[in-house]
Amino acid sequence: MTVQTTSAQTASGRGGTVPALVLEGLSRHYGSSVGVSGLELTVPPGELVTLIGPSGCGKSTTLRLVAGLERPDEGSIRIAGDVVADRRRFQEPERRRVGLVFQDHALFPHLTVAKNVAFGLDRLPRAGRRARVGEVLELVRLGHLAHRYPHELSGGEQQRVALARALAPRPAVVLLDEPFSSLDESLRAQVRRDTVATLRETGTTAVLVTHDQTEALSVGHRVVVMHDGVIEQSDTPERVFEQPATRFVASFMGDADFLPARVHRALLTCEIGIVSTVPGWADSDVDVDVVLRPHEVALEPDPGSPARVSAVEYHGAFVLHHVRLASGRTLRSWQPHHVRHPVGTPVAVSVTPGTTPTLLVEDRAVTTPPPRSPDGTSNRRSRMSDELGKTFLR
Ligand SMILES: Nc1ncnc2c1ncn2[C@@H]1O[C@H](COP(=O)(O)OP(=O)(O)OP(=O)(O)O)[C@@H](O)[C@H]1O
Repeated sequence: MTVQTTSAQTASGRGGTVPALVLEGLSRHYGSSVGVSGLELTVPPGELVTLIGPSGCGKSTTLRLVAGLERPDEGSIRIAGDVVADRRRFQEPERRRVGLVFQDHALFPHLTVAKNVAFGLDRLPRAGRRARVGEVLELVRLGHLAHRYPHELSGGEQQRVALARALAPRPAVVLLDEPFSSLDESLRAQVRRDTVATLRETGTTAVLVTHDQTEALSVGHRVVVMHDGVIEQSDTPERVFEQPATRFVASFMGDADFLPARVHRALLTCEIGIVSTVPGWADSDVDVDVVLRPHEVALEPDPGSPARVSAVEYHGAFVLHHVRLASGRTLRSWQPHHVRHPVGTPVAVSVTPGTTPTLLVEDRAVTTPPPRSPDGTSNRRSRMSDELGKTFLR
């Protein structure tokens, strides 16, 4: 295969590792509504970042700002070391070293595959352009379809042309806005695998927007979770799922249930009993919420238990059991395919061994005990007084 000059090499070739993309204090408002607010993000060369969050959280605004389709109100954007937007400067989209791949592929219908891919290469001499088009079409395994028109291609092939077109000018960053969402389920996984393989093979720095939690976790070197225009957490997929920074991230990235709990002398207890030990919390007496994911919750039929199976959902390989606890709160538990506890079965509920659950104080995850109260006797926060405090402070 032809050796590519990758964006990673280009960006880092100027001595050390110049980040491919840096956002600093980036904000964009639309009248009184927040598009994005105070974004801070540094993407090293070659990294594939997935951007996820609920509808309206600012994902597309972020991409549009980086692409130059919007101007920031505040903050700056650097691409491969060059400031492309700040308070004084604004570089037009066509001058930014950014490639774009949209959900609908946005190919020119009247141009062949080769001409679509050549579109952004007008600064190259004709021979160089032809060679580069051939190179990127080979990369996405579409060399044999160079003379077809977009309507003569499948959805997956169109998506590969869009990727080839974005990669052709050797951008410093490729932005992909829900690139697989218009493909049907069966095609999506294959096109996603091919796209990610191409991005990795070429060392391309990419920011991929997705609505799909599994996609965000499985594709990205890093996952950026957004909410209401701000970044809630930017971390490895494992940490985003296993050590969510906030209540929102815990509930948005996968299924999660929350139970009021207490850490007393390093022992975490809640309605279902002892959950785990919490090393380093030996002197603590703190009310927290514990985050429990369905794969961490074990069930055992137990006629003496007040907890009852309240619903059973068959998912094929696994069966999701909903359990109503004595308090009326609900926990969910994944069970293997062959396990079905009928609705109404009394069950003992426990946490699977080895689980280190996330603890929340208010809406933030805590890993160290909160400070002790001023009299030095306890760091216990009474839920009742907190609730009253909130009521009176409103
Ligand atoms: N041109 C605009 N005029 C006014 N408000 C806008 C405009 N563009 C975006 N917004 C607002 O900015 C916020 C962020 O929008 P954005 O499109 O970035 O969200 P998103 O996370 O991409 O959503 P989705 O997943 O639905 O595409 C939303 O509240 C949206 O209503």
